[in-house]
Amino acid sequence: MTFHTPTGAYCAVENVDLAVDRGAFVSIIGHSGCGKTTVLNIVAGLLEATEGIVLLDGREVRGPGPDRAVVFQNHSLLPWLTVYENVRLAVDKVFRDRKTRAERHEWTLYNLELTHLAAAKDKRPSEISGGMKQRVGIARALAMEPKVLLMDEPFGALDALTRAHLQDSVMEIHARLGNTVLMITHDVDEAVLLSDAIVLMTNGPAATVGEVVPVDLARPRDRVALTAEARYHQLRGRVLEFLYRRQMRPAA
Ligand SMILES: Nc1ncnc2c1ncn2[C@@H]1O[C@H](COP(=O)(O)OP(=O)(O)OP(=O)(O)O)[C@@H](O)[C@H]1O
Repeated sequence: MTFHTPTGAYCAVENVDLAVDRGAFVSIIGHSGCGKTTVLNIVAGLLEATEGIVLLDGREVRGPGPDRAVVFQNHSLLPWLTVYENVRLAVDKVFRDRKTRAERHEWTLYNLELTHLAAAKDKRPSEISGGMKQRVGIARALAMEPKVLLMDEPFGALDALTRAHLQDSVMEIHARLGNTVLMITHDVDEAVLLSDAIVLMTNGPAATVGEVVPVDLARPRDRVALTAEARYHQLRGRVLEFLYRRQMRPAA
């Protein structure tokens, strides 16, 4: 991906070759500015790669589509709509021709229950916490029944405890639905806890996939029990070594 800037062409990412298995939870980690969001936006179809393509189920991705739902860091909810209405809007858009009104209502409620939001369904975004807003974003994305869930630092703006709760919810939902997830994170512990594989990106310009670390820890995973597992610490160490020894943070 080359961006054309006032100071000339800037190659942000190059030769990103990545295969993600159906149902896998894959994290992308790398220093700030290395190109993680750029890669995610290309997969989402929000950005067109200068060269190269994205294949989903063997078909080329061209532009955004409901088969790839995105959860952003800043929950992008419509403030004048309730929690229910924010999710319902997406459900109506995707399922207008395939589900009846009653089915769309039930499906919206189901996704709110899945994300533990049923009790807050009539509240507006200004009346709920940051963690709950983020859950609405996740409910809305899941309700679209995407083949791939794309998450750009979904827990980045949350305090540590809320973050832990939400990570547990996401693990539970992933175990239940088995959807494919591509998630950007800055958090090594989060990446190891949630992922089946961690993609380590090198620094830009022309950032690329430096290494893919398979996370072979048994599921379901428990964050406290994992701290007693040698394999967990080995995997953490491998990611940390890549980030802080082999890819030093670029000068700001
Ligand atoms: N539209 C654009 N025009 C010009 N340069 C861009 C554009 N979008 C991104 N870049 C540059 O491409 C590089 C990668 O940006 P990107 O946002 O993908 O990084 P990132 O790894 O997601 O960063 P962070 O972790 O800080 O969110 C950066 O150097 C950025 O300045």
